[in-house]
Amino acid sequence: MTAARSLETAEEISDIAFGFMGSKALFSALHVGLFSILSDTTLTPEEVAAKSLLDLDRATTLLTALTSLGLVRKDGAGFTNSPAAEAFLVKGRKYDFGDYLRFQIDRQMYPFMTQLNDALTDSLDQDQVASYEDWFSDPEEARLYSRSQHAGSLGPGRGLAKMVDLSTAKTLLDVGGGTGAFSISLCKAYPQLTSTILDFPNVASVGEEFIAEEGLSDRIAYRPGNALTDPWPESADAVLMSYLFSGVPGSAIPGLVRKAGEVLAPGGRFMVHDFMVDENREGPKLAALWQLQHTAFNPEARSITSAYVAGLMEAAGFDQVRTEVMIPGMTMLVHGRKPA
Ligand SMILES: Nc1ncnc2c1ncn2[C@@H]1O[C@H](CSCC[C@H]([NH3+])C(=O)O)[C@@H](O)[C@H]1O
Repeated sequence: MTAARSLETAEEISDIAFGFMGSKALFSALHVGLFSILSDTTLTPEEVAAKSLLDLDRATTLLTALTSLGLVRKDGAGFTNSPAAEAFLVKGRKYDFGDYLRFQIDRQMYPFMTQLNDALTDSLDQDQVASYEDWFSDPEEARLYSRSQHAGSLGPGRGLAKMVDLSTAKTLLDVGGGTGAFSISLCKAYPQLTSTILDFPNVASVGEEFIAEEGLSDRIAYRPGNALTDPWPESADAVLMSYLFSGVPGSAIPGLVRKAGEVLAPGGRFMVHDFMVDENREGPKLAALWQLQHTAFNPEARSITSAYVAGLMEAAGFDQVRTEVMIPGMTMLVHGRKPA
């Protein structure tokens, strides 16, 4: 369990209050390709200006801000990447997550936070996004979000394949399956498995491209629609809900758990993966903040704990209910079995 720190000083409050400036310095640097320009080299502000869209003053100001944050480091008269920036923010590096930060976090999540005050007080304007369905009625938004999410979920999908034994399952129902990253990883790990993904139409059309690229179009199919209102397939040997609970009204979560129990075949596995905070409500910090982030565009979202999800599963008749860490400090997996 996380034990949260209790702050003592004004400086510690300032670190939080002005943290958004640091976030934006990082995103803007990615936007102008700065970490790729500095990759494996040391450049003066003049040289950075010559290789980027920045003029000398703006290059100097941005480099100074990034150096103060530790993203860039001073080397004589020049600037170079910190080891972390070199490994994770340079285009083409194996663990580069710059595009995820640029597109999903800067372009989509950051502006959503500006509507958090209204979301918390239940006073969002009609034209503000208040659900995934609203948001993804715009095909470009659905594409932008889903492509980043896909990249982020392939790894956890491979992890899930090792955490839950699906070797006897023939059919998976992936509710809110997005562009199919989890279905793809699970189908690759379990050759007998086929999957049906329930998600909105504008997400399905992006996912179909990814699934075709993986050569899995004969094993993974969409049923486009709203999982809360449209019909589900009648049966499945396994049901997955990954990041679905954070995207629906909290009041819908118990019904989703019961519905998984209804469609699952006896002996079938139910897996829930999401941002979950500890029972003591002290963290982890990123899980708690991601839940708050979801509230900004889904004001009826609920801050859930793994014990809450496990309790719902047990109440719906599941046994062998287990809780495991999926992405440390951020997400948990709760899974159970419908009794055989
Ligand atoms: N009511 C709903 N019906 C169907 N899909 C939904 C609903 N609410 C949210 N979603 C989808 O839930 C997904 C959350 S993103 C997670 C995608 C995927 N399960 C993964 O873990 O990578 C998005 O693709 C949303 O479109």
